[in-house]
Amino acid sequence: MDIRELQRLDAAHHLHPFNDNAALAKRGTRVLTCGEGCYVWDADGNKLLDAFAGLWCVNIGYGRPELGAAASKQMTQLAYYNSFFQCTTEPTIRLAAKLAELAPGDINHAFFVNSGSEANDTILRLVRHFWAVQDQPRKNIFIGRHNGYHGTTMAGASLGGMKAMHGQGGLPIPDIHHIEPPFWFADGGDLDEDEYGLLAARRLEDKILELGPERVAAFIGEPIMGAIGVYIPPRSYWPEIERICRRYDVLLVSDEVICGFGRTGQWFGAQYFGFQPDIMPVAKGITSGYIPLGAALFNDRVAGVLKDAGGELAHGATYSGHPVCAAVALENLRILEQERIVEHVRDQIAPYLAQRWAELGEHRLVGQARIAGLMGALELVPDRGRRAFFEERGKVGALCRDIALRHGLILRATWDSMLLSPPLVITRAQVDELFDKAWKALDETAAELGK
Ligand SMILES: Cc1ncc(COP(=O)(O)O)c(CNc2cccc(C(=O)O)c2)c1O
Repeated sequence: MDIRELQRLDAAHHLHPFNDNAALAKRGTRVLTCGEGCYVWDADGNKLLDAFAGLWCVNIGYGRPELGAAASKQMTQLAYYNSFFQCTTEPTIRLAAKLAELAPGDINHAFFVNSGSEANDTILRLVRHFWAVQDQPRKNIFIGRHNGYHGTTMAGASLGGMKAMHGQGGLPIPDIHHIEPPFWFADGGDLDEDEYGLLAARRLEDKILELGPERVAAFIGEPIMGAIGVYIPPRSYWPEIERICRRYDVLLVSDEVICGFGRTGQWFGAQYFGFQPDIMPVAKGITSGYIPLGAALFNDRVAGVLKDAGGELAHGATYSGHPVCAAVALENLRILEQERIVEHVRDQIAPYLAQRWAELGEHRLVGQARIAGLMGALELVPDRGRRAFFEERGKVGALCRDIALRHGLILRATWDSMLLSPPLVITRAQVDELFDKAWKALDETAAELGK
C-alpha cells in the first residue's frame, strides 16, 4: 500500500467530518489499517494503544471475529429487508426484545435508525407528536445544555449546545432552549460539589418556569457530557433533574450514546447516577462500532400513546431495523453479557484505572483528574493551585495529544482536557502502559511549555 498515494487521493476526494480539510490535506491524514483488542495500527506500522476506543464506541475491543461471522451469516441468508409494509426480520425483533431486557425500568420499545443523531431526530419528532395527539401541540419545547452534544443533524445539532455547530446551518431550529451545564471545575466556585449539583439542576426549573411548563415537552442531557470534555456531574444533579421533570410533566431524555452499554460500569449512565429516564437514544456501544446502528428507546407511557393515539407514524429510514446491523448488535451484546464485561468494568478495572488516573492527576500540568467508570479527563492548567484555563484554550491539549501519539497512545483532546474512553476490555497491564505513556506525554508537554 503506497501511503503517500492514499493520502493524495484522500486530500483530493474525501471531505472529513469535524476537520479543517485544507489544513488536513497539507498535513496528510493518518490511515488506520487494523486493530486487535485495545490496539490499532496505522499504515506506517505504528502500534497505538487506543485509549479512546475509536470514538467512544469500540467497547468490546477490536478484532472480535464473532461479529464479522454474524454479519456474514445474515448477509448471506438475507442481506436486507425493510420494517415497513407490515414486515420485519428476526434479528430486528430479537434485538428490540434484548434492548427492552437490558434497558432500565419500563423502557421497552425501540425505534431503529443508523446513528445517534438520527435517534435524537426521532425523539424530537415523536415527542412533539406524543404531546400533539394529547391535545397539547404547544408543549413542543426541548431544553438541552450549552456545550451538550446530541449529534450533527439539524435536530441533533440544535439539541446540542455547541455554538460553532449552530453557526453552520442556521441553528438551532425553533423551540429548542439551553441551560448552563454542570461543570464544577469552571463554574462551582466555593460550593461543595453536592451543593453545586443542586444549583446546576435548578437552572432547569428556572427555565421551565420562564418558558411555561405547558410549553416544555422534554429535557435532554448526557449523563456525563462527553464531547465537551467529560463533565461528570455531582451525585446530587440527576436525581434533582428527575424531580423537576416529574413535577412539571417534562419528559426526561437520557442521551446514552456514549454512556450506554457499559461505559460507566453500569449498562447505562442513568443507572450509574440513579435516575429513571422516559427515553434513551443509543448508538456507538450497541455494536461496539463494528457497524452503524442507532435506536430511540421509549418507555411504556410514551410508546403507548404513540401506538394508541398516534395513528401511523410518518417517520422512518430505509435502514430502520437493518437485519445485518441487528445481527451484529445481538452478537456484540451477547459478548458483553456472557463475558461479564460490564461487571468486569465495575468491579475490576474501573477501580484500578481510577487509582492510576488519580496518580496522573498529581502531575504538575494537571488541574483535575476526573473519571467515572471508563470515561475520564485530565484538565491541563497553567497553575495547579487555581481552577483556571490556559489563555489560548486548546493549544496545550493539541500539543499533548500529538506528543502522546508519538509515544504510541491515542488520547482525545477537547480544549485542554485530555479525554479517556478505552475499550471496556482493557487489562491492568494496559492501564499501566497507558499511565506510563500518558505521564511521558505530560512531562514532554510541560517541558515544551518551559514548566
Ligand atoms: C451523547 C451523544 N449523542 C449523540 C451523538 C451522535 O451520534 P452519531 O455520531 O452516531 O450521529 C453523539 C456522538 N458523539 C460524537 C460524535 C462525533 C465526535 C465526537 C467527539 O467526541 O469528538 C463525539 C454523542 O456523543
